[in-house]
Amino acid sequence: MKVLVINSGSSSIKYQLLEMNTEKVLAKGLVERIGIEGSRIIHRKNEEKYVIEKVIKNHEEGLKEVLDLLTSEDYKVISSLNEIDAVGHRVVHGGERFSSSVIIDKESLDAIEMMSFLAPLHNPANVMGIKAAIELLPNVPQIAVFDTSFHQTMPKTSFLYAIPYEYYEKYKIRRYGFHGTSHKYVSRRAAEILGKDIKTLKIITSHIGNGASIAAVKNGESFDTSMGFTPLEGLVMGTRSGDIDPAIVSFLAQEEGLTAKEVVEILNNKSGVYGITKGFSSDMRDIEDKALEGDKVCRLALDIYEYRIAKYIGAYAAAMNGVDVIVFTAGVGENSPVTREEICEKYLTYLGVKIDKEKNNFKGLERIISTPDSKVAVLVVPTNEELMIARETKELVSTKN
Ligand SMILES: Nc1ncnc2c1ncn2[C@@H]1O[C@H](COP(=O)(O)OP(=O)(O)O)[C@@H](O)[C@H]1O
Ligand SMILES: CC(=O)OP(=O)(O)O
Ligand SMILES: [Mg+2]
Repeated sequence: MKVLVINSGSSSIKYQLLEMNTEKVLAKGLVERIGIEGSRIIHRKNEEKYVIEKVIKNHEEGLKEVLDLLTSEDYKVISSLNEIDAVGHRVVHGGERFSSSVIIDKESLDAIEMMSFLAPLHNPANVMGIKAAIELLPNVPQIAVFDTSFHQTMPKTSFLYAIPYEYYEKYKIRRYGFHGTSHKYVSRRAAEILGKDIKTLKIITSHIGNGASIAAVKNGESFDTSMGFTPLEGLVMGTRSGDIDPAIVSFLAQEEGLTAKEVVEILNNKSGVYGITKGFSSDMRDIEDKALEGDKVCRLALDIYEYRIAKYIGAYAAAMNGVDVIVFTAGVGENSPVTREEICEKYLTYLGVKIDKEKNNFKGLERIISTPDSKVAVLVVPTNEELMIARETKELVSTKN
């Protein structure tokens, strides 16, 4: 059974084509820096790696390139898209309606589209991907796997906001949490790597990419997470502010003559490290390079970015009354030794965290980076949302048949 997985992030599209009887990856890749300078596709087939530099303005253009690549003469892995048996889609917001993955039909697609205003950087791209896949592969089951599902185990103490209760009842305003597929995958892998039963562990997973969130995973279940009603809350991100005083929204609306919606758009699209650096870049590679060259504004952006992560790690150690394992993952977590080292060395030594700088000096592999005498095990685990989505897809399609 061949499954194609499409994972649209805010700045990227990741894809994998897998043979699910063996879980062999036939091809995989990444369309990155969508909508900003330097966009490109990195396509891998067997051991071969192709880098295709190309202007990719939006997710729709990116997805079209991916589908062409899979069957094109130069890079091909399959002769026709008809060889694909099912498509698994990452969908960011599932609200309270979707607590687990579904086979997509007209009604569920409408519901996902309706939730676009709650995840404006994601659900529209997810819906576009689903529609494009249905058009190209009309007779193939399409499955939606939600970022929010893993966080459905959070207790009310974690997911309720301290606003009038009726708004929860009336509008389902609550913390949903995102990146759930990733937090689930890396917490399980970390337990496996350490040879421990996840049910006995208190794990803090730090998914830091363009979008970024932290989760407290207690006994294998999500206990709390930094993103909330929408993927705007919590950490400082590429273009998102993360936590701010909500009174800033009405203040800015009044002073700048904007609607509340327009202010929230600024908090989603023009803030984060992009905003702090006056629009220099939303990409942490650019920020880190300049910061290390001595640029003061980029150094400040990196400091604020790391400080917020450290504050959440401290908060979740308190929330779980302890922490056994800290995991770094996603674009920055997997590839930036500097960010990992600065967070651990500047802020976490009080927890007994000790990292081995030599072991930390690498990119993109599974590795324990703490010293043997560190009180908390610190790991880097490259996330694999695509594999999790492919497994869910296989399971749903098999139960249906
Ligand atoms: N070597 C690196 N050093 C620092 N940041 C990196 C590195 N490689 C990738 N990143 C960052 O990872 C982010 C993209 O992460 P990713 O998880 O793919 O994002 P998303 O899924 O949210 O689109 C970008 O900000 C990029 O700068
Ligand atoms: C939810 C979210 O922010 O996802 P991503 O990091 O892929 O943009
Ligand atoms: Mg992502």
